[in-house]
Amino acid sequence: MAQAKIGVIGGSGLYQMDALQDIEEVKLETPFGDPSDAFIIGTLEGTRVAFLARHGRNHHLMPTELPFRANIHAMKQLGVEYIISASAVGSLKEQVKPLDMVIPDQFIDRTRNRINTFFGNGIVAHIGFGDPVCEKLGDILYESISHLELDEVTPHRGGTYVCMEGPAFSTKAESYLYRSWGATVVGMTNLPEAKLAREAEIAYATLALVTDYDCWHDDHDSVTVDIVIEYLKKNAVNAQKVIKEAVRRINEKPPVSEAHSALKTAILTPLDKAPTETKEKLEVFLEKYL
Ligand SMILES: CSC[C@H]1O[C@H](OP(=O)(O)O)[C@H](O)[C@@H]1O
Ligand SMILES: Nc1ncnc2[nH]cnc12
Repeated sequence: MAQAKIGVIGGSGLYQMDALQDIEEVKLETPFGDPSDAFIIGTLEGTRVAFLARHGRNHHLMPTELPFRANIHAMKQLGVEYIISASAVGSLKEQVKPLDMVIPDQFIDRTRNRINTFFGNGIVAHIGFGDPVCEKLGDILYESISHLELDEVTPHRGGTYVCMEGPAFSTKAESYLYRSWGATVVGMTNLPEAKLAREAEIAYATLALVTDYDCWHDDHDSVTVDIVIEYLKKNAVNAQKVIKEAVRRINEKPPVSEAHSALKTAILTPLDKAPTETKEKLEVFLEKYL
């Protein structure tokens, strides 16, 4: 079975990673259905990296339709310990401009239609999620962006990512509300992914790539897919440079993340009393606790 230490989830605009070498395409099955697409596993900076196009390589899945559980389960099967999530976002702050990159450290959940736990069916677990992003991985991403000094790109460390349901973009009232909460960016995908990654004991951090000012800004047109696409191409090129540098840094000194032991204090159900079927379904996460 193919293995990779680092996973990359590419969002809108990032459907492949050009720098991967010795690639193999791996289709994985999971107890939670099929992942968004086949994984492309290749070598980057001397380490195996598993790339997954979040919406599929032809962008055929809406945020609500994304098989988040299958994607994260498959990452775990591959032995992934770190996930870098590259995602397009709208800015909720004047000083965060299109082409900038944000490494959020908080999320607000405005989704309604997502399943964001692997647990249930006889096994109850409550993971800690006060700090939903791996701080060390976030630092590596921020340092990588800063080190590269990319044209027209200002890095922002910290900030709150509002995860909305979509697929329609926000109303102005919603956009003003998120701004009044002090949130930094808005997107539609990262919160369920971050929760499931934490349950899977995988360190997770978001590389948020700004494409627009949503619909709150008087001097900028309200977001449309055309506006987003205008920035996606440049963002995708920049994101690949950042990911390459971050992979080099992770490989040089793999950070020990609190996420790697998140289940240690989270499972309430005595596993010797739990249904065998559920234990089997969750084996890839639970094996070290059985
Ligand atoms: C194409 S604009 C809206 C779309 O883009 C973002 O996707 P991702 O997070 O996968 O980069 C946003 O969350 C929406 O899904
Ligand atoms: N303004 C926005 N709202 C939600 N998701 C986005 N992705 C990119 N821009 C966005």
